[in-house]
Amino acid sequence: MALAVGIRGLTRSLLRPWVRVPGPARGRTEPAAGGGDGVRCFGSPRVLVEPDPAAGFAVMKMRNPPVNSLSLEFLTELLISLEKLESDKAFHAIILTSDCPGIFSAGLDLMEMCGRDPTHYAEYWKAVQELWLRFYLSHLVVISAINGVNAAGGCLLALSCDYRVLADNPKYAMGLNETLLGIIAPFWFKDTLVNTVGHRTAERALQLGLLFPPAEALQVGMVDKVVPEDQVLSAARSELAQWLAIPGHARQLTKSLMRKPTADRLLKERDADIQNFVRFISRDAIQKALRVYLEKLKQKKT
Ligand SMILES: CCCCC/C=C\C/C=C\CC/C=C/CC(=O)SCCNC(=O)CCNC(=O)[C@H](O)C(C)(C)COP(=O)(O)OP(=O)(O)OC[C@H]1O[C@@H](n2cnc3c(N)ncnc32)[C@H](O)[C@@H]1OP(=O)(O)O
Repeated sequence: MALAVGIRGLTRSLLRPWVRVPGPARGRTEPAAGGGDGVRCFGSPRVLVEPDPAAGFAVMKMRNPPVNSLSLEFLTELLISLEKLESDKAFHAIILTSDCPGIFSAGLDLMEMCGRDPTHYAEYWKAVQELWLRFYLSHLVVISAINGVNAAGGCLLALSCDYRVLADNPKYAMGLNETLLGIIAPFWFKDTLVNTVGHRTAERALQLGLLFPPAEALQVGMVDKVVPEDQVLSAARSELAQWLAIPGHARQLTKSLMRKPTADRLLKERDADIQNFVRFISRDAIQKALRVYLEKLKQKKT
């Protein structure tokens, strides 16, 4: 099985990053995220980046409709956007949000984990690992402005941020609901949740596959602030000021000190984790459970 799938190689073959964005932003100068100083938006088909270099941050908008499910291509584009911002000294922070109304992310793309071959599962899981590692350890301040429902892998992405603002809408539940699908949140999903909400809350939430509505998400510490829906971005921007006021090297080293042990657990056994995932997801019973879940999602409409 080809475990050594290179995400960088993949990105080169799949994408032409930093094309001017298609759709509404094409060909016109968008107001920059914070300052409106005429800086152009950039991005890739599924990730829109609104930079505000004068203010030192960019808003990264996920737009993989209908539900921002984290397909291999989407993961790759998110990674490229992050790398691009990290390598530009003008940027110290990112606000991660969604461009899909009512949905932050439906989590990992079930189509990537259903009916494919082991090589694909390995490639996909390596990309999922990479996205988590890069966001979790980013030297940038990353704040998520959660403006929609946020399940499983999407929740993991938000939990990897430094601060979470959630829109106050009872429909916008978030959590690691893997057990509801008959699958298991891997140890690094679990560790990320434990680091955020503590062991007891995480244990209950993981076993029951709980999706927390905003008031509960705030109460257990899964998010840091709940605000009216139309204020999610402005609240994230206001919060940013506090983080950017701290000397960068001190904040970054402290972040690394806090997070490295958790990341190292995965880094030390990355290939074994991929093999575990491939073995687990390839099981007939798991494939059947995923098909049933997908079918239920479709039937919901009829
Ligand atoms: C002992 C050894 C252990 C080893 C362990 C090793 C590894 C661990 C193994 C596995 C871990 C794998 C981890 C997975 C984490 C995940 O992220 S799984 C994904 C979980 N996500 C969800 O449960 C959310 C599912 N979606 C929804 O609930 C709803 O779609 C929504 C987000 C609430 C939105 O609802 P809405 O009504 O607006 O939209 P629809 O439901 O109609 O959806 C539109 C369209 O999109 C499709 N879709 C939805 N979610 C996904 C998805 N996650 N992936 C792919 N496709 C999705 C849906 O089917 C619809 O499709 P259409 O009918 O064709 O239009």
